[in-house]
Amino acid sequence: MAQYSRVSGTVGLITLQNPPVNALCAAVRQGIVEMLKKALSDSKVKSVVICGQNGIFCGGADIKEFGMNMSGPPLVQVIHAIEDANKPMVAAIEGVALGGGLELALGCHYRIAHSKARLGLPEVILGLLPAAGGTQRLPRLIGVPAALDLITTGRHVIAAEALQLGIVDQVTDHKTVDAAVKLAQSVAGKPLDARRISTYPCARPSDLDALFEGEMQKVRQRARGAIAPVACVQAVQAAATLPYTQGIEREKELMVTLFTSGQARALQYLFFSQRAVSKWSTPSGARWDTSKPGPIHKVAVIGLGTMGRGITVALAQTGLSVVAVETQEKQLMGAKKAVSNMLEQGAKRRGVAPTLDKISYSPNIQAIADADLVIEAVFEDMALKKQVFQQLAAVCKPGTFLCTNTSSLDVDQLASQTRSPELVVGMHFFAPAHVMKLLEVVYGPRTSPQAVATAMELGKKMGKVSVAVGNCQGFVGNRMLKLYLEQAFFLLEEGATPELVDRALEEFGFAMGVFRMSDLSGLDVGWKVRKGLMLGETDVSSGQSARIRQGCRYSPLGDLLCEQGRFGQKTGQGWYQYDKPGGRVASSDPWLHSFLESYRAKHGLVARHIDHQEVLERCLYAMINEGFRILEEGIAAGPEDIDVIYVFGYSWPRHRGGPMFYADMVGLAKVLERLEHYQQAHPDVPYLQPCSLLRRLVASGSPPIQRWREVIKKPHSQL
Ligand SMILES: CCCCCCC[C@H](O)CC(=O)SCCNC(=O)CCNC(=O)[C@H](O)C(C)(C)COP(=O)([O-])OP(=O)([O-])OC[C@H]1O[C@@H](n2cnc3c(N)ncnc32)[C@H](O)[C@@H]1OP(=O)([O-])[O-]
Repeated sequence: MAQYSRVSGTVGLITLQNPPVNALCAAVRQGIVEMLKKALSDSKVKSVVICGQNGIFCGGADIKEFGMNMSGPPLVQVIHAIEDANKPMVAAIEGVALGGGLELALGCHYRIAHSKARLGLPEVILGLLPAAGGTQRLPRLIGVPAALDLITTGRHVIAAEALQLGIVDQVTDHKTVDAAVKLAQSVAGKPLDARRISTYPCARPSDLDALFEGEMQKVRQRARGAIAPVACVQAVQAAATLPYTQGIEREKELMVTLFTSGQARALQYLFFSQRAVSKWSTPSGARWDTSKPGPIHKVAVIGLGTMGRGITVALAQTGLSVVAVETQEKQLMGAKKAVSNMLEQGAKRRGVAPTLDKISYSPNIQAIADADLVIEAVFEDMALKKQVFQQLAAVCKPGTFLCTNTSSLDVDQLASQTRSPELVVGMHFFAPAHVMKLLEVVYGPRTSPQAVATAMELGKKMGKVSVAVGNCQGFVGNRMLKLYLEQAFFLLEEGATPELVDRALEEFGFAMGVFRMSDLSGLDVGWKVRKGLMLGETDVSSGQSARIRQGCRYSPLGDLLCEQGRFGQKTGQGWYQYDKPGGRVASSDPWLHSFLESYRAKHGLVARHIDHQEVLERCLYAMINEGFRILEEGIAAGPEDIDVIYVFGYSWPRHRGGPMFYADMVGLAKVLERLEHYQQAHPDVPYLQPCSLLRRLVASGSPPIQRWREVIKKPHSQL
């Protein structure tokens, strides 16, 4: 797990060996201790280089070990042994030095990095803090403000920035280990006292208290209930105010609190879930490791509205050739300008050249004849999309993959418009498509494994977190969202206000409550969908109430607002009012409150007190219950898929892991009991009826989320 050799006569070389990222598991830590002893006792060795196998220095502590009984030497002690060494220790950083990996390097007396290496302390993203001395050494090395930035955001820096900040001493474009050996030779025999970072005083800016107060405020606001960023600030504060040994104690104390919190578990679950979803499988047996993606050199985008423009930008940024087709001349001109602007801005931010020349524009669909893959992004209307698919079938060369960017329409119906339904797959992007990380890849019963693999691979190239899901109304994300929204509407009918509902959800950790979010995305979007589903109109002839549609409870509140032209932020009025159309600051709207009162009076509804707990239970458990149905139907392969979709596409608070993880944390029996309670109270809302999978899980003793798949696969009769 760590290898020792002597190179160039006088340099000891310790190589970390734990593929794929040389994580610091117990065996690696033990290996370092033993190899260090060897190097220090070898009289021929005058200095030592530590490097990682296969061009990767170290990805940090082994996250898989968290939650288990820790064995082997603690990392903090391993790093102290390195720092205390009486021969110069040099870290040769290639690939990455992250978390414990960077902390290990900070324990060395010198650091040299390859120009392409990335360094960082991303523990905060896992609900932790850099607890192997990172919070104490980094501020001593680069100052409090820069250390706070890196530790509280977890962002990676490339070698050039690391050099500028003073994290590394040298950057090389050549073979890192060779350069490190040279450096080690050049510093052999030199005094080391001034190279031990733990002995440095921490530079204290004069306005230290104000600095930490400001930082704490900023971090709390950004964290939305996550505790790790706050603990990170507290740990750095300890570095700035306490001697090193006391600072280390404080770091440990804070880490223990984080370690045992549900938040760290949630964030680590998410880390592995994000990686697990790329290893997709479908109920028909198609799998990521047996399905080869088709070669894609040229991609066409049809329709350059908001979504088409974002998709075009995201594609051009991958370096692929893109043909962007928009039949309306005026829209095409506007799109060209908008896409170029977005590409230029993005390139400026990333410090690269814009890839404008990757795109050719055309008003003519014939221009896509030689594309390898087409993404249709026309208006969300089945008749129109069918027409486009018929055209695609006629124009495209044989074998072209045909993708539709739809948020809820039936992918199979579109596939049936072509001669090769096996090449049709849904690619549900989220707006703005060049920014949002999530991509739902939707396969139908006839979609070939190769088409799924190709869309997943393209998503990866575009920097998306892609999740393969089955075809159904709304797929995974919007199917669950519909119930969340509906419950929020019902709560208004029963006496809540948009402010109360939003506050409960924002305190839970959502960046925006459901009503503020719906104002931002536009109330008319859902209105059009509901009309398409024939839910937006009452069947007066049947004598039914406006609050019953298709035999179930329905709230027409959203429709009524739209009928008044209140589409949300864009019109300056929605569930809230705004200073102007397009304004961003929401304020409470007295009109809306009196509208709700007269609505309740008209329908004989008596407002009652509703508390935050009911808001959370009604909105979240309804959605979670649907998640169980989705699992039972095989639309999502596992709970991880649903959780990744919600975190990356719907701003579910990361530190709560996702809706299904949250259900596991709350306890499945409790979720079941509350659903039964609400179902009894609202018998006209059939979807509150607990899903049979949830019942089966509870009957099986509520296994942890990692074992749900075993119960999902088990036929009902075996229980
Ligand atoms: C009181 C207690 C004291 C404790 C002391 C704490 C010390 C310290 O402060 C805590 C830490 O370091 S916390 C850690 C801080 N470090 C981080 O947060 C870094 C986390 N890692 C990353 O950001 C990315 O993986 C890399 C950028 C390293 C590589 O990206 P890429 O090239 O796109 O590759 P990829 O697809 O991402 O990963 C490939 C495979 O490696 C796996 N794996 C990866 N890292 C792992 C780890 N540390 N561990 C285990 N496994 C790890 C990954 O699951 C995947 O496995 P699969 O089975 O094949 O699916």
